[in-house]
This record gives sequence, structure tokens and C-alpha cells, in this order.
Amino acid sequence: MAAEAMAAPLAATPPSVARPRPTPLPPQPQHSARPAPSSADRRGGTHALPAPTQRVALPPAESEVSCWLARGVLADLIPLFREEAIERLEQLRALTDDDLRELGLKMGARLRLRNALAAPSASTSQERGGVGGGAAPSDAEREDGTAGGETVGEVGWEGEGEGEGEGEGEGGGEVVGYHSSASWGVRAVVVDKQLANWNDRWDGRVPAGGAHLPLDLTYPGLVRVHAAPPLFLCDDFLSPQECDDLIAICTPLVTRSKTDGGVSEARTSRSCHLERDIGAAPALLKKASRLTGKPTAEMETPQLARYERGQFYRPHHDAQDESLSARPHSVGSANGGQRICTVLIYLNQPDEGGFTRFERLGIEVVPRRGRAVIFFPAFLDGRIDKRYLHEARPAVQTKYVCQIWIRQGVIDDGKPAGLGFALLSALRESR
Ligand SMILES: O=C(O)CCC(=O)C(=O)O
Ligand SMILES: [Fe+2]
Repeated sequence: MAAEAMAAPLAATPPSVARPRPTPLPPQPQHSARPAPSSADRRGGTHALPAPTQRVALPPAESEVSCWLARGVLADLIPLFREEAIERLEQLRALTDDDLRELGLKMGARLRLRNALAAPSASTSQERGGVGGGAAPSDAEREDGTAGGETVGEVGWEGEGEGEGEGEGEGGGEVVGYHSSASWGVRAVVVDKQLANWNDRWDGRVPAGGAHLPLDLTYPGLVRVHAAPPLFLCDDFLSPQECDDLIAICTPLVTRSKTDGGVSEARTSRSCHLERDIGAAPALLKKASRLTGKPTAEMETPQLARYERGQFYRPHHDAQDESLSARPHSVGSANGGQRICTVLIYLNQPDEGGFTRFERLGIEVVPRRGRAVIFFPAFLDGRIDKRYLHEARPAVQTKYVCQIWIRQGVIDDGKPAGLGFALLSALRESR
């Protein structure tokens, strides 16, 4: 389904591996004659919001109950409550002992559940801004602040640009800064020429006149580490507690990650999606919103992913590659438009491996707990920016990440939050 294709980034394959055939796409709605203004327009940008969206299912996201159960010793009950569509903690609380017995829960499980619900951690996520209690996993965390890998040099920061409008010329770029301290960790890599000229129908030219989503450059900790195209890091984007919460949620929920064509040998991690309005998601999306100026309704449900030793995500673009699509712009315009910004956050800090490599920029980002990497898979107008080809290098130790993909416009996920969507659409229409 088209929306799933967008929610799971397109996997691209190196030349030695057969390229997966683009998934045939269902008929797509046409752009409306009069697109509504986008948030960027309101900020003075020039791009147009994609057509009113078609209601297309997004990948299934985990419910509040699943996330809460996942945090404690109750993960075994997730399938049961999923099956019964018990999604909110208040629904769970309303179940009587008889109800639970009827659902087939043994006395031991009923007791565990009752005790867990009585604990302070069982207040709703909205009240707490987090998800239930339970010990966070202790894997792969380092407190000494170091990260593996050789760092090849140090240069001073050359100031921060405005994050857009540099999109002309050849695909090369300039690393404006990386730090010699490995704990800081952006390192230059020798660009693999084959990948740099890799056969994704990119001739090395960057579309003229392209602008990227502007960021709030005053966001605490935001640093531009690559000039053109811009690539930003933001350390401590998430606190250690927020990272631990997300890791704890994702551990029992993840299933094999998919790409545009479903399960693929190009992407071997496991992942899940969180509802936008429950658990840790709202706080997470709020930060992304502050950073990008985009409303959370224009963000996909956050994804959590886990890589075990040896798992990877081969070079790919996060945006729909129109040149590979049978219907240019189709997936993007179907619901929310193209992905124009990726906020990738590392939730833990492996000692080695798991770097995010941008081969065409000649840099690798070192995973560091709480660090966000921000880049722009497509320009504001929806054209893909192929300079951001990237991959997750094979993990050596378990690695956890969280991804937030921001679209050109509002995503209609068919959820009650659709009220917000409807209001926003109405507001935009009336302008
Ligand atoms: O895990 C990483 O380092 C990169 C993940 C990624 O590129 C993706 O999920 O689209
Ligand atoms: Fe990606």
C-alpha cells in the first residue's frame, strides 16, 4: 500500500545486488488545482502544500496499552489486549476481575496486572509525559561518553547557515566541522566512488532552486556539521530517561522492518511505530515541531528500530525516488506529501559499529545516546535530494534508533486526531 511505502523508506541496493522492482502503486488522486498554503508558506517560503490528502492507512502503530505493558513484566499480555482492541489505559482499568477471567487470564496474570495498574507509573501517558514503570534495559549503554571509531580531523565551526537555498551545482559538499573528540563523533569517510556515482538514476546534478526545510537555528545544541547540503546534529535532543523509555517500549514490540517492497534483505533490523498521541510520542514530536516549525500532524508516527549485531540498512533514500516510481509524485501526494525532513535519534551508544553513513557527503555519524541527526531527503517542493543517500552500517552491538519523518503537509491517518486535521485543513482553506 502506498502509505506503507512512505512509512518504510525506499531501500536501494548496491549495484552488485538485484534492484527490487518498484512496488506497483494503486491509482492516486491528482493534485488539486488550488493547493492550500503550507506552514512553510506562512513562514515566507514558496512551496505549495500537496493536494488534500486521501485517507490511506499508515503502518499500524502500537497502542497506549501495548506500550505500557511493554515497559513492565507484562509484555506477554500484549497480544491478548491487542486482539481485544483494548488500547487505552482507562479501558484496561475498567476491566473487572471477571472480565479478565473471561479473557482467559490466570490468577497470577490478573494479580500482576492489578499490581501494575495500582502503581503510580500506571497514570496515563498524557499525565506523565512518558510511559509506565519498569526497569529499563541495561544493554549497550556507556557512561564514559566515548564512542568508537577513528576521527580524522578537527575544524572550527564556520557558523550556521540558514539551512536552505544552496541546492545548485554538483553533488559534492563541504564538511564544515567535526570534532576530534570521538565522543563528539562525526567522522569523515572516504567516499566510495561506486556509491557516489551509484546507479540510482542520479547524474550528480542537484535540482536547481531547491530549498530545504528551515530549522530553528536557535534550538539548543543544534550544530550544522555539513554545509551543502545541510546536515545537522543535536546532542541531548532526548534525555537518557526518554531514550530508556523508548528502548523499553520497543524491545517487545519490534517486528522485522520493511522497505517499500516489504521485507527486504536490504534492511534487516526490527522496528515498530508509536501512536502520535500516546506515551513518549507527544513529547518527542513536540521537540521535532519546535526544531522544524512543522505541526505534529505533518509528522509520521515515530518509528523505533533495533539492530542486532550484523544488522544493517543498505544505502537508500528516505524520500520517494520519483525516478524509480511508475507514477512520479504519486506516493508522496497521496497522503501528506513527500518526506522533506528526517530526524533520526540514537537511543543508545554502541561501543562500535552502527554508524550512519552518508556516502555522497563523505561523512559518518557516530551513534550517541540522545543525539539527533537532521537531514532533508527532499526539497520543500518534493523533489528528492539524492545527496542524502545514506545507510545504517552493520551493528556490532545492539543499536536502537527512533526516526521521525516530516512530510510536506498534513497526514490524515484516519484517527480521531483527524479532528485537528480537519480544523487545520479548514483553516488553511479559509486563508
Ligand atoms: O539507523 C541508522 O543509522 C539509519 C536508519 C535509516 O536511515 C532509516 O531508518 O531510514
Ligand atoms: Fe534512512
